[in-house]
Amino acid sequence: MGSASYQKLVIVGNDQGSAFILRETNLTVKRKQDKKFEWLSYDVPLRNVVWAELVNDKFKVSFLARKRNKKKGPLSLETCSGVVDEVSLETVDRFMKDLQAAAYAGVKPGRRLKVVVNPKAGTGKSEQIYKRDIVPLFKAARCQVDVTYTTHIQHGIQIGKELELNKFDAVVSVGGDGMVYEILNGFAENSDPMRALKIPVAPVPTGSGNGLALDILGVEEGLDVLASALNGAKGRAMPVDVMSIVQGNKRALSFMVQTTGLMAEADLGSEHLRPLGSTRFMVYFLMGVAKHKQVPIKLQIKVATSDKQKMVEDLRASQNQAKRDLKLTLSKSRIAPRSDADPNSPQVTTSGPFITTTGLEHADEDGAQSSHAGDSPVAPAPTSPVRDSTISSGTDPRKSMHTDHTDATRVSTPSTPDTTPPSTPPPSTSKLPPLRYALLKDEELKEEDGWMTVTDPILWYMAGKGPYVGETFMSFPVSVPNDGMIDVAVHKPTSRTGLIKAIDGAEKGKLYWTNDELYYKATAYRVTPLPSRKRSSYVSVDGEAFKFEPYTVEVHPGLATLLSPYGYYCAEFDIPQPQATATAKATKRQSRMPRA
Ligand SMILES: Nc1ncnc2c1ncn2[C@@H]1O[C@H](COP(=O)(O)OP(=O)(O)OP(=O)(O)O)[C@@H](O)[C@H]1O
Repeated sequence: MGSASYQKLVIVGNDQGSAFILRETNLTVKRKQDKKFEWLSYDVPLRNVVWAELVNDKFKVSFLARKRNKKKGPLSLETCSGVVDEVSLETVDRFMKDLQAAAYAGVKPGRRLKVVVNPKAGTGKSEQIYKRDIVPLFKAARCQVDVTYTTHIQHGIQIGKELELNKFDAVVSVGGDGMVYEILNGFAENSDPMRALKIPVAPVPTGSGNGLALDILGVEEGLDVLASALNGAKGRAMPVDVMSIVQGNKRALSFMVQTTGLMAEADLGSEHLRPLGSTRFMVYFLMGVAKHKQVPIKLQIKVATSDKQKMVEDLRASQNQAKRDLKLTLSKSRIAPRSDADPNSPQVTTSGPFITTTGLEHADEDGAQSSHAGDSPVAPAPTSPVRDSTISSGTDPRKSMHTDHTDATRVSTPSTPDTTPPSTPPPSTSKLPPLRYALLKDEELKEEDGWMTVTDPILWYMAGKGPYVGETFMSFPVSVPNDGMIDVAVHKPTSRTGLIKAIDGAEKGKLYWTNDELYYKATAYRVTPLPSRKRSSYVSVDGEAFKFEPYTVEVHPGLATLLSPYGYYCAEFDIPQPQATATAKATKRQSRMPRA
């Protein structure tokens, strides 16, 4: 445990109070409830701090937290606000500026957002969710919003195609993965496609397929619309590989998953099960498993590696690098601790019935020090060199502390470096990257160039980027956003019980270690349906239907940009290699054996 600085601000009144403890990666907010004398305590990761400011004598901190600090349930927009007396203004102002700078480390506050809402996505509630929940959040985050409600199929393509690139910092897509697919393919048709694809996109999950939102925020918050919308307001730009799929004369961009066989049939052939919601995929899939359907295709893959253990190591290395980068960004945003001798620090002051002190503390990284572990926001008497900031509040708290969803005032904010791509890069006459493999003949895909052909019969293959295709299926557990690789998972026929057992842990990527799943990192692949009178199938590309005809897919490293609070896909793939477990158990058993 190392030592890390943190700042504490306590604002108290006769029967009110707010306390804030700002640490390296989180903010503790404690506030007295309106009518009761209990304190509510929230532990808020800095990514969920929406805004902090002092305007005139009114402070306000907005953040996302579960209502009444419950463990489960959707996040809601909470605001802690109040009025500060004159003598405390400077201290509170400084704290709010520090908090705001930490909350927006590496990101420009007040983004200009193009919001695209698909009212027909999922169960048809996108518009309602947007107006009721997301608009207040964007107001609290001081975003400038230009919203379009889509009115027809492929409207998203038109929006991406015609987007005025100078006008927006990011695009927020309120719908399912299909809307993101359309927006990216619209960017590909934009007059400046390379620049358009640099505009970061953030999905807000209101569709029936929301794999991308899960990739970005993980299972805990990935399906939470406010967490995803806040990612649109203040996530960091994360370059991602996208893929071209070429079928006949048609070229499209795919950002997530291409599949044929059982998985594609579960996606596209399960329309009649729509009333079941997202479980329809699994129901259809299990029906297919029972029938043991094979898909008649030839699969040629330009393989970079097929070593599953190495892929896991590469994943960990890339995640650790992203974590280090994020830590550096956060540490750069921190304002250096001020000394006791700082002449600008107000001293202990009394103000009517209130007490005012100010300061800064140091504590262990886990923040376990007693001053912020209890229920009371007011720290116990500090031991040197601990200092508190206990600030008086000038008005009746019952009037000033409330959840406020209305204020959209624009305020000046501390300047911070921005990782969002600049909105006015140099002019370019860009084109999509040229195709390297799609136009080659079959015989040109040579073994000596790394091409291999899967000859085993298969139930399905899936290829793409991002760990999740849905909440119940982590298809590419070792996917890395920008490694220049397509993950290709090929499933050989297996015993029905074996498959159903493996599917049982599919949400955590359990299929990955099974011997019947071949897994490759590849830069391209080609699918050729084989003539079979008995069997045809579907081809699904990010949920869109393609013909069951030959196609080639190839990767374009870092071509598109997403927003992410983390800088890596947020999936917990912690299932160890079975042999490793077996070996570890054997070693343990052995070490327990009595020695001769
Ligand atoms: N107003 C509209 N009316 C009908 N279709 C629309 C409308 N707006 C968008 N769409 C279509 O909705 C599809 C995308 O849906 P989206 O991914 O947002 O939600 P979804 O519920 O996950 O989709 P899916 O129906 O594929 O499961 C696209 O094909 C798009 O063209």
